[in-house]
Amino acid sequence: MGLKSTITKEKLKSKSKAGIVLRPSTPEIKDDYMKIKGYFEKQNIEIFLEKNSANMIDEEGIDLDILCDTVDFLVSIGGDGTLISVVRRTFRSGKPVLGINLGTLGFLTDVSLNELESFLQNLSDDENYRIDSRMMIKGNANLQNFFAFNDIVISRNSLSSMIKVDAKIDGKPFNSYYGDGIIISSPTGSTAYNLSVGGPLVYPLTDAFIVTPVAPHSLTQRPLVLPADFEIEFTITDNQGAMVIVDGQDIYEVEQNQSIKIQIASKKAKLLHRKERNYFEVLNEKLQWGN
Ligand SMILES: NC(=O)c1ccc[n+]([C@@H]2O[C@H](COP(=O)([O-])OP(=O)(O)OC[C@H]3O[C@@H](n4cnc5c(N)ncnc54)[C@H](O)[C@@H]3O)[C@@H](O)[C@H]2O)c1
Ligand SMILES: Nc1ncnc2c1ncn2[C@@H]1O[C@H](COP(=O)(O)OP(=O)(O)OP(=O)(O)O)[C@@H](O)[C@H]1O
Repeated sequence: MGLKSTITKEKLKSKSKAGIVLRPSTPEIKDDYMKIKGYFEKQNIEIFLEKNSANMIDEEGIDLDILCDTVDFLVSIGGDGTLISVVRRTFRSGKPVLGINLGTLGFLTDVSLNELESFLQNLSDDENYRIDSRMMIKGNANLQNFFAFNDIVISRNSLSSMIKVDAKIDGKPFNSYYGDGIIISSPTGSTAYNLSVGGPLVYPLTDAFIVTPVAPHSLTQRPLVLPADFEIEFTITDNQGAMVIVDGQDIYEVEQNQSIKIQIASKKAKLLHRKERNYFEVLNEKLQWGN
């Protein structure tokens, strides 16, 4: 499954280098970080801390771009939000990201603090890890590009009114949406906001867009799954404008008659997983799938 990577297994086996990013605004994470650092060093993995994370806990750090050039893989320490943010900021480097879960749900993060020591001990064995490639979404509005791992949400600006959006695929109109908004999700994001509003789950190694209306005022609007080689364009037709929310983390404003163009990003995000990680087991454990 998606074992292509810029790192080779040989490189991971020899003295490898890991770049660590911590959940922001939580200096109390330092105790866990020191424990994690010890686990890495015990396995002869050299670690480097990202600058903002380092400042937060009074340690030395390096800029994220330089970190990406220096290390063999990145490590996100926090919850899903931290992992999403690390992936968005680093996927273009091609370096895989390992998520260590210190958050509440930890759907995307792979390894808990309890599991980390044995995971790292086994990292030298080819059979014990996997690198999955996952689709990223590229968006453009007002000549600005942005990238999402989970989703791009086009949302109403004002609580009191609905939003009107015309949608085209490769230049041809296919729908007009009228409601609270539209979620354009990647397969990875299908278990996030898309799930909450009744959209389909799509296996995360699939390439596809999931276009799901939020509270549509219609009896006929349904979530759509579209091929990832389509270019989709959404034009805001009402005079209130709209907000474009990227992975719940960045917000852009768009005005009436402005468009948001969506396409698949040319590069994929790479996640470092435990070999035995099974999507449906994670779905069951974290979201009670099948219970
Ligand atoms: N009503 C909703 O469900 C709702 C509303 C707004 C945003 N969101 C989602 O929150 C995401 C951002 O996550 P965050 O952790 O930074 O914000 P957050 O802290 O607000 O968390 C949202 C929740 O979604 C979980 N989550 C995030 N991505 C997931 C994924 N791919 N699969 C399963 N669960 C996932 C998180 O663990 C957390 O429990 C956005 O991309 C959006 O999809 C959901
Ligand atoms: N680099 C970042 N910049 C801005 N916000 C961030 C960054 N990293 C994480 N966040 C946000 O900080 C919040 C908390 O982070 P995170 O999601 O990692 O922890 P959590 O909420 O404890 O875990 P979980 O999402 O698994 O429940 C999230 O809303 C996330 O979007």
